[in-house]
Amino acid sequence: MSDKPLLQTLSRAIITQSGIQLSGNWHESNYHPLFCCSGSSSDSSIHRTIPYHDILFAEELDSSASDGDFGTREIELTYVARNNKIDLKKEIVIVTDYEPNLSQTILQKAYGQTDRTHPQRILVLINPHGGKGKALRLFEDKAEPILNAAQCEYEVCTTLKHQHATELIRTRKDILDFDTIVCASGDGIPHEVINGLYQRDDRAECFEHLTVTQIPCGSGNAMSLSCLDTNDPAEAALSVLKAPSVRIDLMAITQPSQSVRLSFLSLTYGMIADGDIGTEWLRFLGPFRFEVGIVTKLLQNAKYPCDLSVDFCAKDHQLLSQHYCDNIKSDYSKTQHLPITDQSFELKSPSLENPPPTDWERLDSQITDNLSIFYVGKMPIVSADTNFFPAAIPDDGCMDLVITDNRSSVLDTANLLLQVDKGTHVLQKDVIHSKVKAFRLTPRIPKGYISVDGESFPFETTQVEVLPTLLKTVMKEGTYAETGFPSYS
Ligand SMILES: Nc1ncnc2c1ncn2[C@@H]1O[C@H](COP(=O)(O)OP(=O)(O)OP(=O)(O)O)[C@@H](O)[C@H]1O
Repeated sequence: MSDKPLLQTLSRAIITQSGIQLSGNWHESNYHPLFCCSGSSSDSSIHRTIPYHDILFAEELDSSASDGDFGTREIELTYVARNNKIDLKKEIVIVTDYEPNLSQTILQKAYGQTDRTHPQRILVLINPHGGKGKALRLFEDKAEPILNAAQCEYEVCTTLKHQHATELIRTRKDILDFDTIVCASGDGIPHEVINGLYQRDDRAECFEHLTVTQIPCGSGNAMSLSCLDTNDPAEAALSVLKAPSVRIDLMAITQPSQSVRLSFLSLTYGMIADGDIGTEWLRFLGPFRFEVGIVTKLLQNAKYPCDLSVDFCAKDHQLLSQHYCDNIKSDYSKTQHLPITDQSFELKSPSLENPPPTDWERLDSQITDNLSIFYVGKMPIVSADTNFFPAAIPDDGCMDLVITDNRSSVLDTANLLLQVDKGTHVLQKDVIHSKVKAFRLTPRIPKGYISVDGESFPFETTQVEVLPTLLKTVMKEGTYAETGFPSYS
């Protein structure tokens, strides 16, 4: 996408409820020699409307009222047009209107859906190695022209190493001067940003004020797929500017060897972690690495014994469906939440030196001795075509848990994995699909992998609980991307 839009035409416009309605080209050849187009006749019978949600900027031109008609102005509109892809357009329109601040009124309507100020002050973090080295180019070609067209104030920082984003966000003194932190990356950078905010002394203020979102430029873009319903950096950039803010739960992870870390997406142990982190050495296979890893483990009928205590909220499928129906909303941006304070970060679970509470259920050893998949998540789409947590809800105070054990046949497990694109795997017999508030997992094998938001964590006892509505992010329609749940149940 070019940073320099476009063909300029001159049309007569009317401000309507839904957008700027244009009627043909108006005396285009003789009105303004700069923007002359072919033909000179006006055709006021041709109407088209530029919806407010497509308008990025509106500016009154100095030459307004040059025709001597009091109340007639020229407004330069910058907007996006969608064919098969997003294009930037600029157009000068002539409006007869007596409102003194017409361009401001148009901008208010254009950005009315979001509670963030316009123009937003954005900190963009780019992982140049993200998306197999394509992240920077994806951002520059597809997202940056949209931020520029909207006349946003943004600063770009490039991450130089693993954990650099955490360090940048933890130490940046002027962080509260920004409205939004945009991660032009995969899911690794949002994970690091959230943890950088968490490690700050002023974390309550930061989580209260700052919005954290993603422009999908990595290999795994779950945040954008789940919240912005796209894997396209241009579409995501538009949502960063236009879509409403929503507060979502995070997960707090306690382990013996490190201080508490936060997660926005998922934690996995067993076959999926093995297929992901355990196949780093197969990187040369590109996107097939994960599939190869999983199929290998499947054929080995691998099992991953552990001890597991769970604070269930809705244990079986029927209770979970009821929980889903009771909590699902069409637009979470309208939900009122308590402000974030220091108490918002207090953990309720016991420390790891103490046993899990007696009201947590210790899972049957038939399951835990033979466990194959253990996967908890807070967002529905964990990667393109992987609708792993179709019942995830942004702010229900619960994680979605999926467990299988290797007493199921290889065919049943293969069948389950083949259904993750549709999300119907959670209905398979022998799959435990629950809503849980907290759990403690202790691996009973000497070596293995625990993966959190796609990052490798120490392989040791891991206790997780939900920190409700801690993170402000952006959601295209005020809710997660459609998953189909529970219509197929
Ligand atoms: N300059 C850098 N050099 C090496 N690693 C980096 C750099 N910047 C960030 N990282 C690390 O790269 C990892 C992956 O980042 P990210 O999720 O953005 O990309 P991805 O393409 O989706 O991931 P992956 O490479 O795991 O498929 C993160 O752990 C992050 O800390």
